[in-house]
Amino acid sequence: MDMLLNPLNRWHRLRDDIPVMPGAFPLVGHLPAIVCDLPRLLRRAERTLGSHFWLDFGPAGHLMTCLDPDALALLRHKEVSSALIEEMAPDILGGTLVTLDGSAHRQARDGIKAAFLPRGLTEAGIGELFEPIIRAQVRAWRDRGEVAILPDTRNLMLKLTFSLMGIPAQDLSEWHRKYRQLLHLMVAPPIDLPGMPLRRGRAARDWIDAQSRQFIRDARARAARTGLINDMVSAFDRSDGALSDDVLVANIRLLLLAGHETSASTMAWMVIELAQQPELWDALVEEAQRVGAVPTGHEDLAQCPVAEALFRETLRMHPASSLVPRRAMQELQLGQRRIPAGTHLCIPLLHFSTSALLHEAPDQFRLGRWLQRTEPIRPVDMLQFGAGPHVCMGYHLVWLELVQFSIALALTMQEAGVRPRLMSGVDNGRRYYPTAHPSMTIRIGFS
Ligand code: HEM
Repeated sequence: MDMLLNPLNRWHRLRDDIPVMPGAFPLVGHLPAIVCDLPRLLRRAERTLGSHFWLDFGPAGHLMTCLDPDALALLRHKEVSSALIEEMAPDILGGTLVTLDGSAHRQARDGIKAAFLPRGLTEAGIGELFEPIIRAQVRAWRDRGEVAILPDTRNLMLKLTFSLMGIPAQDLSEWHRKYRQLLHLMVAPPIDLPGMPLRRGRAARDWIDAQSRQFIRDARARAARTGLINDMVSAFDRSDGALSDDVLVANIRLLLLAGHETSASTMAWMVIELAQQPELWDALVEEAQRVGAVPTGHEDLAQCPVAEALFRETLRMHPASSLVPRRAMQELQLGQRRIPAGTHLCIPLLHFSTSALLHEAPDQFRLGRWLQRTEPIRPVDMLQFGAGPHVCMGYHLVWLELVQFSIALALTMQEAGVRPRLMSGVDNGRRYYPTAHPSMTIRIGFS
């Protein structure tokens, strides 16, 4: 099938001397192709227009997309702002640190980042907290014999995220409901009427924010609550005090959102790759049997190089955050072009993650590129998590939980004498934006 581009829009136009990709539809622009077929869209644009071109993101307007590796430097550039993210998703990301710049960003991030570093995670006992939840989920898969992998990994990630936050078990179903309504804000049409997704999504956001305020009060009153919120509140209160609780509340909402779909998508792709490549599964099982138990601390992760390589190579091939938006605050040089101040920019992480300029044989899934390396991981090796001041705060957490998951899966299925098998095709139904993920309908059997 050809790409979802408008056949009636064939004109070659320029904006600021940079070509606009033809094929945009009225209102939604190139969004259908961005969502369903981003790699092919980028390849076609590069072939026909070169390394710099405009893509039309419908309601969010035109973003100048750059495939020159210089674009990665934008993530660290002082004259490039993240405020555009708030304009693209005001209801859901407004006030969160991913939208802030400079000292406001630094202050908010410094207030909470310690809890997400290996030491903070170890002190809060996060590995021990996750292990039984992951074990129970993979045992349930073994008993069911077949699962729709993405809905199931989303479910597992939600359980892990809620336990991280210390949400009491009796409140989980209400949180699930509100969380689903909150997610609808990502795609809600701008119609603020009773019963419409926008109205319900905003109400869910206000409910979640009110619960977070209560958590913060409980944490300060030293009520018996576990999870990262306690640690975040005390670190926040120790920081220089200029920040209001609104910052903390908005960022608790960000943490609920940022880690869920991205990690669930990566987890689902890991299982799909294991099901497609028997030798990969065998290598993982061998490692799991050698370590004999699910690791719980960061210091144990070095014992699991195969699981770590699986996590890194899966993310390289299937980066969950495909595009990062920014705004140029001043005129910039980008590759061979001058970019005017005020330009909206798109940094296509997906393109660089699978680019021959950065990786040998980029289309091949090779654990060896991680297992045989002798030098430490460089920023470009983890560009799927962004870079610079906004680099993902959940990196150490997701590394821990995905290695735990791989080892738990291998141990559980091996004990039962079964392995993952792909029960349906993987090519149809993939999505690339706002979060990239495999098709919702892919089924994995364990037999
Ligand atoms: C595979 C999983 C994940 C991927 C691929 C991923 C990717 C990213 C990327 C690309 C950014 C940078 C956005 C930008 O520069 O505009 C980011 C930021 C962020 N991520 Fe993640 N993420 C993942 C998991 C998580 C988890 C588990 C959490 C926490 C629970 C988390 C929390 C955050 C936060 C708080 C930020 C904003 C940091 C800042 O603006 O300073 N992420 N993530």
